[in-house]
Amino acid sequence: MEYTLWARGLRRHYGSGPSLVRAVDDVDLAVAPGETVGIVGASGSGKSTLLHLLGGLDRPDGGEVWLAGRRLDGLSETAAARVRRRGIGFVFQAFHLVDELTARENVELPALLAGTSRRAARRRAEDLLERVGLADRVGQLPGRLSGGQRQRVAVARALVNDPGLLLADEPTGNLDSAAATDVLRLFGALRAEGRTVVIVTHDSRVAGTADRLITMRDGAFTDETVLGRPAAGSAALAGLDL
Ligand SMILES: Nc1ncnc2c1ncn2[C@@H]1O[C@H](COP(=O)(O)OP(=O)(O)OP(=O)(O)O)[C@@H](O)[C@H]1O
Repeated sequence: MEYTLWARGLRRHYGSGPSLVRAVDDVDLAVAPGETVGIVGASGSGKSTLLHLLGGLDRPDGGEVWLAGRRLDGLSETAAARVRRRGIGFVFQAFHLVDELTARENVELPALLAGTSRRAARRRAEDLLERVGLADRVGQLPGRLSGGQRQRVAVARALVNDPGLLLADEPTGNLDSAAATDVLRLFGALRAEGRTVVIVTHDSRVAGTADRLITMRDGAFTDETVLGRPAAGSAALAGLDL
């Protein structure tokens, strides 16, 4: 089987001598198409650092990352940005929406940057905003949306280029319980439709949506639990054009 995401011997250390921090220390990971993998662990255990390495946002000191059969670490910044734009959707705790752009414009932006026509980007953004339950908010600026609505816009934006892989870092971390439930449902739906997702979380409800749960401590994997079976293989991978 070709894995959507495959990493071996990943290492990222900070500092040196007595102040050395092994943020990620010799991690191996293989994520199958259609799988939702949850990563949990105490604060400082290396979850975000790992996610950044997997998404090509940071370079490892050692090891390899492969996305859909293509090596990601070691690419030039421009090439990595291109792979990220097309192949990976990111969802962060802090949303990272552009305040001056409407919900629809925020979702359109990565599609336009990837060369999609204006009309197609607009149609896709509107479809996705409808899917996340925000059809009536497309023209709203983020400042006028609730936290849960903003995160749903961010999820729609992450999906706009139909990426083969979705990486989420504490997607409910900034949300109250009701808003977190909405976002949780959304991740449940993504799992059911065979999306491939790696999700870092402190929220046990979010962790419960994963097919496989990995616990990190001091930069390493200490435990792995299989919770479910991935939905049928991801169609998105087949169409992934890197
Ligand atoms: N840029 C950096 N410079 C130095 N140390 C760093 C840097 N980024 C992370 N670290 C350290 O690496 C370790 C792992 O950090 P990381 O943010 O990956 O943990 P985490 O599990 O995501 O934590 P949290 O759940 O609190 O977000 C921590 O000890 C942190 O202090």
